[in-house]
Amino acid sequence: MTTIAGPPRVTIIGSGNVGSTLGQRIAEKNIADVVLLDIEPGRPQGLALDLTEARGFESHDRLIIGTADYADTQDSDVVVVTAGLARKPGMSRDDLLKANAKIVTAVVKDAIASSPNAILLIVTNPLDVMTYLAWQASGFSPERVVGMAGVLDAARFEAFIATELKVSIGNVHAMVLGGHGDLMVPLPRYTTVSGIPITELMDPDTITRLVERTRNGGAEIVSLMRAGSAYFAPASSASLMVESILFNRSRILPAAAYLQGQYGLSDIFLGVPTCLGRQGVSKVLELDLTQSEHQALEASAQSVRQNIKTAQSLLA
Ligand SMILES: NC(=O)C1=CN([C@@H]2O[C@H](COP(=O)(O)OP(=O)(O)OC[C@H]3O[C@@H](n4cnc5c(N)ncnc54)[C@H](O)[C@@H]3O)[C@@H](O)[C@H]2O)C=CC1
Ligand SMILES: O=C([O-])CC(=O)C(=O)O
Repeated sequence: MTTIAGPPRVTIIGSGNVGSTLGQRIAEKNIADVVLLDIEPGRPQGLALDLTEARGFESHDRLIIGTADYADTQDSDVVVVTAGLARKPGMSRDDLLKANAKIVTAVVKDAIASSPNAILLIVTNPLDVMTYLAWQASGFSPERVVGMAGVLDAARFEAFIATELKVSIGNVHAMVLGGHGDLMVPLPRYTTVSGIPITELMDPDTITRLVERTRNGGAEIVSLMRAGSAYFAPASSASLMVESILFNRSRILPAAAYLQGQYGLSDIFLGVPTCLGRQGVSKVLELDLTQSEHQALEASAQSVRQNIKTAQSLLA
């Protein structure tokens, strides 16, 4: 007897701002059925019902479930972790380390018990450290665990460049490496407008200004919103990654991946260009870096490594 595989299913742990918007994106783009899971009583159920009632307008038939019970997440193809605290004005992402380390470790264990074959996509901050902890908690091979940040940071850089040059965002392709923090490494030499490096289109001061704004992109929104952090662009970024995984698109996307010697770094999750498909991270691409670009990446890695150590001792 042949069995027919069911529709692809994505579980999103944490139905706050990012999780609920991501659920909406995935269902309304007809990418997969969605399970929203949260510990806040009634919230995921209410959101799922609300999204289900919008199906007629949005022209899709995706199943959307809201739950607090991991049994309802059974056999998900992708599990996205957005559970945890978001920062407030004046905080850095690293200030979330203690609270979120415990949450991420616990939810990953519960999630993979129901979905042992899933690809894990981590969103919770501080991103690179949480991705490392999620990988450790899962026991998965490293290519099945990936963190979302580089796509978002590159999208911000692209938006600022498109606005500055008054060109279509569709023509702009940016590359940002490193940890998702103040030491991230936007790469102007690898950032192009229709194939032309931005170093040929803008003066150095303008590029520096846009690089700094990109590094500060999350904090800029936190200080404007006063409560909570960005979620529309983060949800779009995670949705693109989910799509590349589920449809085996093999898109080249900057993401937090496990390094085993690439860029001279090992045993760390850090933002690098990845090839993302049905098996997760099928490849890490190594760019030729100048000495100063390499030093910047090293400094970012150093800070992530230090925070991994801190998180591990907090959890021990
Ligand atoms: N990687 C990135 O580029 C980005 C990361 N983030 C991070 O994503 C996380 C979520 O952000 P928001 O959705 O804005 O926060 P939020 O506060 O709106 O939502 C978080 C949700 O997690 C839930 N939660 C907490 N503990 C849980 C548990 N044990 N099990 C299930 N659910 C649990 C809460 O009830 C809440 O609904 C934050 O850590 C934030 O910093 C946000 C934007 C971009
Ligand atoms: O800034 C934050 O805390 C949320 C985040 O990571 C971002 O928007 O880049």
